[in-house]
Amino acid sequence: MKDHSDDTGLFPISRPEQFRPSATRTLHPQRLGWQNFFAQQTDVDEMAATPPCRVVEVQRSGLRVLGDGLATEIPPGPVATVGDWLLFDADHPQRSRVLDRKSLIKRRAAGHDRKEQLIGANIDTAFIVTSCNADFNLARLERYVALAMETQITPVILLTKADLSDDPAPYLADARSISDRITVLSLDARGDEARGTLAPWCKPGQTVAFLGSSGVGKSTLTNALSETAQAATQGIREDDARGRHTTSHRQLHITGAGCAVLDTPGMRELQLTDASAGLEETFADLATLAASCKFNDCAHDTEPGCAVRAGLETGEIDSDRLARWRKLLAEEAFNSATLAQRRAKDRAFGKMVRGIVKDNRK
Ligand SMILES: Nc1nc2c(ncn2[C@@H]2O[C@H](COP(=O)(O)OP(=O)(O)OP(=O)(O)O)[C@@H](O)[C@H]2O)c(=O)[nH]1
Ligand SMILES: [Zn+2]
Repeated sequence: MKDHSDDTGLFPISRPEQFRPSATRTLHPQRLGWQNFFAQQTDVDEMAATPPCRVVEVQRSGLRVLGDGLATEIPPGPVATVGDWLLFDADHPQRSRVLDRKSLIKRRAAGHDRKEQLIGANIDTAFIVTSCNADFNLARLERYVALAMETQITPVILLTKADLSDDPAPYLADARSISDRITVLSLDARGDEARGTLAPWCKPGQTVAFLGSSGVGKSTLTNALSETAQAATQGIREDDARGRHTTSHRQLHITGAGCAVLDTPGMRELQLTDASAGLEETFADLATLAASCKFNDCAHDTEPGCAVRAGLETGEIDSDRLARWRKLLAEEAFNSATLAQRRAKDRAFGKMVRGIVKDNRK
């Protein structure tokens, strides 16, 4: 078998045979993104008995994990997603302990069952990728920013395909209007500069994720970080700016530089749940203004003493931005409420099942 564990490229994780436990390969936890936050949840003895490993892929057959001299698959059991850290229990892999998460990206899944979908865990920086063409959508960017801010992930907006645009400046200005707390950059994802541009966030031990629609250049950037072309990229139809789907599942790549990179498939629908703090931070200017309305349940409609309406009149705030904020607030409130209902239902069902099991044992 060819040895892929060289230092020059992505740590390859696409072939099943590479997931057999291997004693020859050493991959220090630091290179996989191990940080103090995780170390503080365990101790030397526990780590010796159950070494830390990181979920790099979630399959129906189980969790693919990598650790120091460890590359294996854990059968379904632990509730974990890509990026999670586990303490690997060799005797009972399914009982491997999932460590507390530093951050978690989730969304309400498409479809009517309203289940939440875990996208990735323990991410330090989220590169929110869009291109300087028809894919650019302020409302979608704001969603991603709120999602990141909710869980204390540093959002960085990347505008790709600057080389194809006559003038990327208006796109930059628009994206920068979202929040003065976040960095916005434009670049050619295929160029040599991409690596250097992203370097400040891709230091050893860090975990970064690429989020955005299909075809915007996420895999191209993943490759740029890893020097070698591993993630498959495909041409897109430039006429409608839509990408042909190339990334089909989430995967954590370990780059030669010691940074972990999560490449996600384009997400068509991104519904916010449990993200009220993230929304408040993303729209901090509006939230602050709304806090000085006369009534604290002000709907900014016809109430007297409404600071938001006053701001609109003076031109201090932008009416489109206000409309997007209100739409997201309503959506977030609705989704969080239905999710809470669902959780309560699940809990009640679990209780009922446990009751029956107990009765049967009598
Ligand atoms: N000219 C130009 N082409 C780019 C740029 N970024 C990406 N592309 C091209 O756009 C196409 C799609 O890029 P990918 O990296 O596969 O896009 P993706 O976001 O990973 O797409 P999915 O995997 O479908 O989610 C490829 O042909 C890239 O070469 C850029 O900055 N400039
Ligand atoms: Zn008001």
